Amino acid sequence: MQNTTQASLQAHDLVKRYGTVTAVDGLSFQVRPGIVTGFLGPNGAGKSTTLRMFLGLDKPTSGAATVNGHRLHELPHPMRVIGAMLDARAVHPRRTAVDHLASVARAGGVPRGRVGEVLELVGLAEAASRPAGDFSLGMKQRLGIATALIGDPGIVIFDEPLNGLDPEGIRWARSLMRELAAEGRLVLFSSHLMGEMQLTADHLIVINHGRLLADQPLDAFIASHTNEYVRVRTPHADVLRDALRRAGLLVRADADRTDVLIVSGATTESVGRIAAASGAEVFELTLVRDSLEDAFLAMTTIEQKAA
Ligand SMILES: Nc1ncnc2c1ncn2[C@@H]1O[C@H](COP(=O)(O)OP(=O)(O)OP(=O)(O)O)[C@@H](O)[C@H]1O
Repeated sequence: MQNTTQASLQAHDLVKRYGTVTAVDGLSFQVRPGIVTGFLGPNGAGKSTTLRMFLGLDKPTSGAATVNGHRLHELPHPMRVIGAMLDARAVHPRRTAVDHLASVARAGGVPRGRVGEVLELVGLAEAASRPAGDFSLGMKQRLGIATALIGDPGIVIFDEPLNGLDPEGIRWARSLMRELAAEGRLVLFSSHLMGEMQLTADHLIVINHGRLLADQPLDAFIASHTNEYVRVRTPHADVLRDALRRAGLLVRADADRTDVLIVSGATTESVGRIAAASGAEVFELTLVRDSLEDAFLAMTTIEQKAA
């Protein structure tokens, strides 16, 4: 493997316009090696465009996307530095997996022996002589990942790598990304699904409308973007609401039910004690945490309204 200690991807005030459409709008961030970084944003947020600029497939309108401090075309052996899977379907349908990988290896100056290794690594050794056109989408994803890894690069980029994979394939792709990061490589993968990110990424870069919304460790993102509250069902909502408010707690009625109160900044124990002291009967008492998917949707919707 290439030296990964210096591996970095950096976006410097990156802008990409297609005619009147601004796909990427002043993005700056740095991706580090040794961890899995998730690139998250709703459809059309500008993820693929950003990844294409790192790979030299699209030219920035302004700013720069650098790989180890250089633009890709300045690197002498790019395939040994960075590997990517952007569109798994982009394989000639009549070409076999082994022929496809051999031609990529040849073009990148990579020894032919590496073909067998990557086929083994992605679990396609048995299907190596079949034309890629006969592959399921999941198998095409595996072939795309093999192609990305052929040069044994220190940096790997996967655009929506879990699309089309069955549950076993998703588990496999997740553990592969984690292994690649554990080996010290830089791993950046995009998705529009928060749930996928939550299970795989250590760090998140979140964008919408081509702009940066968050660049932080997953744990910090979860802590700062999900709400926790106590939901309490009671036939004495008025009595309990007054008692909770007297205790300094923030209480609101549930949007749909008059017998349900939503209490922020409290524990179930404190709400239970206040209810007992006030004489209000409690039929249900639950600690609820918004899902990260909800938080992400709320975040991108707020951003959309502000835009
Ligand atoms: N070649 C192009 N010509 C014109 N507009 C483009 C081109 N490529 C992307 N766009 C536009 O730029 C915006 C960002 O697209 P991009 O594909 O980068 O988003 P994305 O976050 O990858 O979305 P998805 O998850 O749907 O792939 C979209 O409005 C898209 O229509």
